[in-house]
Amino acid sequence: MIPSARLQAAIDILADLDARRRPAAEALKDWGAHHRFAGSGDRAAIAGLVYDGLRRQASAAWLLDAATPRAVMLGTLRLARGLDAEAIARLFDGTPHGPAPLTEAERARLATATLDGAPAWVAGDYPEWLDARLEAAFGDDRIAEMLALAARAPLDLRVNRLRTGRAAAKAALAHLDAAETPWSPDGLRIVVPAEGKSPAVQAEPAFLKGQIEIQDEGSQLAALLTGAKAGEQVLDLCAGGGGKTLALAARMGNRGQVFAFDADSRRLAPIFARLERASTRNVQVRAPRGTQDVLAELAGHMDLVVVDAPCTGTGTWRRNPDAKWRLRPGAIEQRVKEQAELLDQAVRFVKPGGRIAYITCSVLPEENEDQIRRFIAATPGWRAVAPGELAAALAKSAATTANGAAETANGAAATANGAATFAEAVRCSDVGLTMTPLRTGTDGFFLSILTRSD
Ligand SMILES: C[S@@+](CC[C@H](N)C(=O)[O-])C[C@H]1O[C@@H](n2cnc3c(N)ncnc32)[C@H](O)[C@@H]1O
Repeated sequence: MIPSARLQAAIDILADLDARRRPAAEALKDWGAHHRFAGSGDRAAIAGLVYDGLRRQASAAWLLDAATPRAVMLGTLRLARGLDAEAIARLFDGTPHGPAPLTEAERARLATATLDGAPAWVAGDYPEWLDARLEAAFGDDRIAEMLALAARAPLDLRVNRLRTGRAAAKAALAHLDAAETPWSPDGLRIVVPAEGKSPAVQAEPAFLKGQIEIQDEGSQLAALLTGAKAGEQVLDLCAGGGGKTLALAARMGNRGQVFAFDADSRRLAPIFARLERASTRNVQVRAPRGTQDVLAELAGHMDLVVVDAPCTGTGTWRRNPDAKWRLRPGAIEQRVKEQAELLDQAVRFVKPGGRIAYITCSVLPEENEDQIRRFIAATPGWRAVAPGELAAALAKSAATTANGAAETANGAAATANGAATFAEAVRCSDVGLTMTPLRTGTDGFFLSILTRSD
């Protein structure tokens, strides 16, 4: 397909999303099924345009002073792709199957309009109704934070130390330009170009041999910062497909025990193949069985309970930009209720002196700090570990692999905000720490470690 035909396809898909309010992946799949002539390169390029359009939906519409899919695509080419009015006019040239030529008004706005004077939610590209919450979380930094969350995410991998080391995995992926991530001692990063296809990592020999997993660096760090150690008894109460479970088991060097549970057995299903591929031997999967309490005998015996809670996923908007426009206030309320119930449930499994690691991939205070403060106020004997201590501990724990071999902690790497250490980069409150694309170059994650003193 010629570039202008790809643009028209992206505009059509944005119109479909507007009309049917469905996930972008579903609309793209449907489009592909009805346009079989489009090759894989075309589909990847069209998907890239659609996702960039969703990332910059509000600011692109502001720039063109119109909220139509065509206006959003025009604004996106300016804002996300850095094209000037002349370059855009060459794409919108009226060729068959492409969009109609630019109007004079469109050309003028593309040449002169700016985001000066735009409200924060427009400049930062997020729903207007979330502004008060994001202001509470980030204050005046919210535009920069949200713009970083509107950028394209890299592809992060976690090297599985049960199967190989980071240097060897990096060498195996040299043809993909894999580089070390700044903070996680197990992380590799591949930058995905705007127009390019994501590399087929799942077809790589290193993946098939269980040497690497796809996992954002923030998720790797959340698992690492739980402090799970070889020999411990760990319950992963919301294991889902096992992203954190696998990282915990590898970190523990296959020693001790991880019990992986999820209320939804369909979400848990992929974990079996992943555990096998990773050569994990210290994980017991506890799938739900009707009304039976499959975790009963774990009560009071766990060193660590990980609550990787169901959340709004606002921290993953780089990867799911359509989700931000589909989020509704009722969904926040529902997630907050579920999280509170899970935290309360987690308590029964923790042994004296044990801990709970509460994790979300959200940046909203209600799901993070507010949730922890409610828990502490309502649950005598529990307190939050000072987040600064956790962040500072990262360099130390990162320097030692599960099998005791020393590796340089890459704490001196520069990040998006220029911080030299993780403790400087991450945002710490009284009860937890928050990673964000702006601060740590990761997806948005919140972590709080709760300990019981009785
Ligand atoms: C953020 S996801 C977990 C992701 C997973 N830990 C990973 O790293 O891949 C949250 C999970 O919580 C599960 N969940 C929701 N309510 C639950 C409950 N009451 N008990 C256990 N799991 C629950 C959901 O099914 C979902 O899989």
